[in-house]
Amino acid sequence: MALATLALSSKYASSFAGDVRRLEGQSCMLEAPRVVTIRQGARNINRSVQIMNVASVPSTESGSNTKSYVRVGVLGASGYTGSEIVRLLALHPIFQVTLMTADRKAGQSLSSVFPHLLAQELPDLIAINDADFSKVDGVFCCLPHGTTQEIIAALPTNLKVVDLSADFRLRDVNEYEEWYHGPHRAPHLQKEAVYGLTELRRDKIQSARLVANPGCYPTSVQLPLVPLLENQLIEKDGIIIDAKSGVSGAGRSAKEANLYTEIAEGLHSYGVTNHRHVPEIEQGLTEAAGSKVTVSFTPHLIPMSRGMQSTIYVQMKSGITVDDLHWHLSDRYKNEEFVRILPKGAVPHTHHVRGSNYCFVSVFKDRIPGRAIILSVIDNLVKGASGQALQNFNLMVGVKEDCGLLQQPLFP
Ligand SMILES: NC(=O)C1=CN([C@@H]2O[C@H](COP(=O)(O)OP(=O)(O)OC[C@H]3O[C@@H](n4cnc5c(N)ncnc54)[C@H](OP(=O)(O)O)[C@@H]3O)[C@@H](O)[C@H]2O)C=CC1
Ligand SMILES: CC(=O)N[C@@H](CCC(=O)OP(=O)(O)O)C(=O)O
Repeated sequence: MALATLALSSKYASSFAGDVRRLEGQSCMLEAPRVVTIRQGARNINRSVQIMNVASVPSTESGSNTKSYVRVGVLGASGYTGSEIVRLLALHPIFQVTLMTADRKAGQSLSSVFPHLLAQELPDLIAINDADFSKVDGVFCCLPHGTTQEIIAALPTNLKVVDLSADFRLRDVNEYEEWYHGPHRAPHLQKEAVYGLTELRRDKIQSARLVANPGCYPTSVQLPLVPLLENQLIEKDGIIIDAKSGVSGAGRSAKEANLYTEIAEGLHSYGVTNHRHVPEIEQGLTEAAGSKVTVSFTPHLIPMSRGMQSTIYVQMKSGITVDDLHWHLSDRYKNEEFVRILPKGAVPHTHHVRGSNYCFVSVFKDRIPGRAIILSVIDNLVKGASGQALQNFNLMVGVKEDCGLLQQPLFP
C-alpha cells in the first residue's frame, strides 16, 4: 500500500533510535484523510480522520528490519501524573516507555505501585541518579515543583522535555520567586520554555525543546477566556473564577489535609486570594487582553478523585451578547478535537470528560444584565496534566497531535 506522509517528521525521525518489536506490522503513516460527519448537539461537523501506520516508520539503520520509535522517559512515574502518562502511552503506536524514575518507590516495579498498569511491559522504577539519559529521546517530567528546575537543567540538551510542574510556566523569574517562595535555579531555561496550552500555542510548541505544561486550573480557565479577551468581547476587569478540583490534583504523597476523613462529605476552599495559579492565569489573560488583567480566583477541594470545574463570571463589553460569546468560542474551536463548546443551555459535568483529554465549555446569560457565566470542565489528570503533556509531546516530535489521546470519556 502506498503511504502518503510520514507521521514522524523527517527532521526528528533520524534522531530517534530503538529496536521495537511490538510496533512491527502496525502503522504510523497517514493515509489520505477520510472525512466523516459527526453529529454534535444540533450541529454536524466534518472532521478528517487520519489513520496512523507504524509499519513504515523510517529505520535509523538503513537496510535493516529495525523499526524506529521514540524512547520516552517518565520522571516521577510513581506519582499520579506520571502513571497517567504511562496509562495513556499503552496504546501509543510510536512512543515507548524505556525509563521510569521514582523517589521513595525506586527499585519497585510500576505494577507493584499501580496494579492497574499490570498489563504493560515496563522497566522497573529507578532513582533519577541512576538514569541513563542517553537511552531516551524525550522525557515527561512529573516531579514536584521546586525539585524540577535543577533536574531539567542537568538533562542532556538534545532531549525534548515536557515539564508538568510549575517551574517554567512563569516568564518573569521574580514573579516565580515571589509566588513559589524560593530562588529559581535555572532561570536561563525559563526563557527557553514554551508555555504548552496546546490549542492556543501550537506553532511555538512544534519547534520547542522544553515545554512548560500548564497547570490544571489555568488550563480550564484560559481555554474559554483567552479567545474572548483577544477579540475584546469581555471586560478585562471583574473576572471571577470559582473553581473546584478532585483530590488527585494534590498528588499522591500523604498529606493530613487529604485524608478521607478530611475530604469526604464536605467541601472547602483553599489558597483564598493567594493560590499560586493566580499569576499563571493572569499571565495568559494579560497577554490575550494586551494589558494587565487581574482576577479573583478561589479554588475548592471536593470529594471526588478526578475532575475539575471552573465557573467563571465575566462582564461583557457594551453591545456584546451571550450569543456573540458562544459564536466566537464555537468558531475558534470548530476544528479542535479536544475543546468542545456545548450547545446553548447544555450543562457540562465532570463525568462527561472523565479519563479523557476533552475540555467541555458552555456559556450562559446571567440574570444581571451584561454579565455571562462560563462553565469549563476538564479531567485534571488528563487535559489538566498528562493528556495535554502527551498532546504537546506529539507536536514536538512531529507525530499527529491526537495520537494516543482519542479515548472517549469514562462515564459515569
Ligand atoms: N495532580 C494533578 O492533577 C496535577 C499535577 N501537576 C504537577 O505535576 C507534578 C507531579 O504531580 P503529581 O503526579 O500529582 O505528584 P505525585 O506526588 O503524585 O508524584 C510525584 C512524583 O515525583 C517523585 N518525587 C517526589 N519527590 C522527588 C524528588 N525529590 N526527586 C525525585 N523524584 C521525586 C515521586 O516519587 P515517589 O512516589 O517514589 O516518592 C513521584 O513519582 C507536580 O509538579 C504537580 O504540581 C500538574 C497538573 C495537574
Ligand atoms: C487539588 C490541588 O491541590 N490541586 C493543586 C493544583 C494541581 C496543579 O495543576 O498543580 P501544578 O500547578 O503544580 O501543576 C493545587 O491546588 O496546588
